[in-house]
Amino acid sequence: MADSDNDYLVQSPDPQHPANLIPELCAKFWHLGWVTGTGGGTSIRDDDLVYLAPSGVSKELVKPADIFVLELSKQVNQKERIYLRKPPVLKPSQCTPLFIAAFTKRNAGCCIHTHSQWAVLITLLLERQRANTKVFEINNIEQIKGFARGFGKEGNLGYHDTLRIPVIENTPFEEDLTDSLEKAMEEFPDTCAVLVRRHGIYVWGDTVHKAKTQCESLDYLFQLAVEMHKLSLPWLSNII
Ligand SMILES: CSC[C@@H](O)[C@@H](O)C(=O)COP(=O)(O)O
Ligand SMILES: [Zn+2]
Repeated sequence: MADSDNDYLVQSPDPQHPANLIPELCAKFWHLGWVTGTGGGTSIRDDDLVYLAPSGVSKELVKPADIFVLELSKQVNQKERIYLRKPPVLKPSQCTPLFIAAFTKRNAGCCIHTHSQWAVLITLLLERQRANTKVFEINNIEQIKGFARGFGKEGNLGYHDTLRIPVIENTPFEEDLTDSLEKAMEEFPDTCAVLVRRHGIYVWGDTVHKAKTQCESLDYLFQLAVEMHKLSLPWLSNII
């Protein structure tokens, strides 16, 4: 079957259809400075179908017709991915194996990758301040209540809970981040995100809404944490 036979997979009048949502979200994220200069991206899983943006394109200009589709359960080899729908000329996002890790290891419904400068700055501060610390930690900030308690757990974190986001080291090729991302997920089973040193962040959630709001809350906290650092205010406090 020719790939073009499956164009119907990305054609829908429903604005909530993944092929319509990915371009809309990427355009919004571009305005936040999260996916500028082709970096970053978003992928959505609907049951067994995974929708992906193309690689190396202006993410804010992606159209539904540019979207790749694959079946999660049919993937046997990372090197030879089988696509159900593949637009001509374009290549799938280099972030594909990392998005797939969020879908398979955490049953996520959406995964967002940003090159947010706040996320990058946090990894730089951690690198300089505490060379061996591979985790960003913050507590006693209201926005922490915006995060799911953890994988397979009910409810959200509380105000006094400590939010912990692991940091992995960057690699020259995006796909080579996959092993360390998966290891960080095992070490921090409740995390909804992994920071990538000098690069950005991967954030996931059960739904598109949860991935988006957690990504927004993280960006808010990273910006706040950078400002707190400038004022010599600690990210962890003992308020009870
Ligand atoms: C500015 S290039 C950035 C890429 O190498 C990568 O880090 C990235 O986030 C986007 O990869 P892409 O393959 O375009 O989806
Ligand atoms: Zn990237």
